[in-house]
Amino acid sequence: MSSDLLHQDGDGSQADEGFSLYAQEEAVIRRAEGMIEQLDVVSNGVKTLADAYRIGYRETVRLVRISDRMQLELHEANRILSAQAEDLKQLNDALHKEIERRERLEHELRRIASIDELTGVHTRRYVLELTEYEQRRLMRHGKGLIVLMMDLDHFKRINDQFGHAAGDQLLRDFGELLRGGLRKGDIAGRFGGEEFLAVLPETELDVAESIANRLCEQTRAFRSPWKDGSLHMTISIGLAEVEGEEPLERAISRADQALYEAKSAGRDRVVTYRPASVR
Ligand SMILES: Nc1nc2c(ncn2[C@@H]2O[C@H](COP(=O)(O)OP(=O)(O)OP(=O)(O)O)[C@@H](O)[C@H]2O)c(=O)[nH]1
Repeated sequence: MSSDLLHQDGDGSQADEGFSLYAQEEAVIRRAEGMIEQLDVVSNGVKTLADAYRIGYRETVRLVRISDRMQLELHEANRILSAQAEDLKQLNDALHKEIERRERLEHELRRIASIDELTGVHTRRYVLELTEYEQRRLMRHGKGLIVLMMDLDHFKRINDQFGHAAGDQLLRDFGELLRGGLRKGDIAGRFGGEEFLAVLPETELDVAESIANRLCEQTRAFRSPWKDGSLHMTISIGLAEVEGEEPLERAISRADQALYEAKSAGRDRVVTYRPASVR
């Protein structure tokens, strides 16, 4: 107890002193109790904070675990996606190769379908296809189209006398003569057997006649080495002009008619179909 508490004025009694001390002690106790209450409040607050912190911490740990798991899953998903991307790339490469292979095959098939293997000139179907295209193009410009039907003379005799291989050789030779004898832009093909067809776009009839005559002469003059000697051949040619939009078959049929006339007249010649008469 402090000396201030013991100091009293001269008229104070013992009872007053006792009361005062008691009151002082009461006050101190009350203050102490008040402080304890406040400490309790603070302690409760700290406890609440600690509880909240614990809950928050647990939540954080839970979230961190979830995040770790998600990262692992993402990593795994990424790995799977990378593997799939690699598979797709390989598939894509394989597809590209397959497309290229098919394009090459298609090109080769088109070439086989368009070129006659033995003679090197176009096939009948391809000549007709090309001619129909030319016909449509030239109609727009009002220009002419000439058809030549050609047939090697007495070809059966060549086969019979020298054998099929000799016949084949002459067919090959004629294919070459035909290709060499026509201009760029002309269409030449094998119509079948020993029969050939040529189509000359943007050509006048008399120009076509002189081209046909020159081909006839070249064929007559040609010699194909065979064993110890040589083979020779002649060709008959029928000519006709395609009339406007008419189906090509009609012009072919007129050229065929002229060819028949050439054969009948002794072969090794050119006959032109002219409207109203064949001469
Ligand atoms: N070597 C060979 N012969 C063929 C081929 N295609 C058709 N021939 C032959 O060509 C001959 C054609 O004979 P024909 O139609 O009687 O005509 P041709 O003997 O030429 O008589 P003309 O046309 O009247 O001058 C037949 O003997 C066929 O076998 C072929 O690819 N190779």
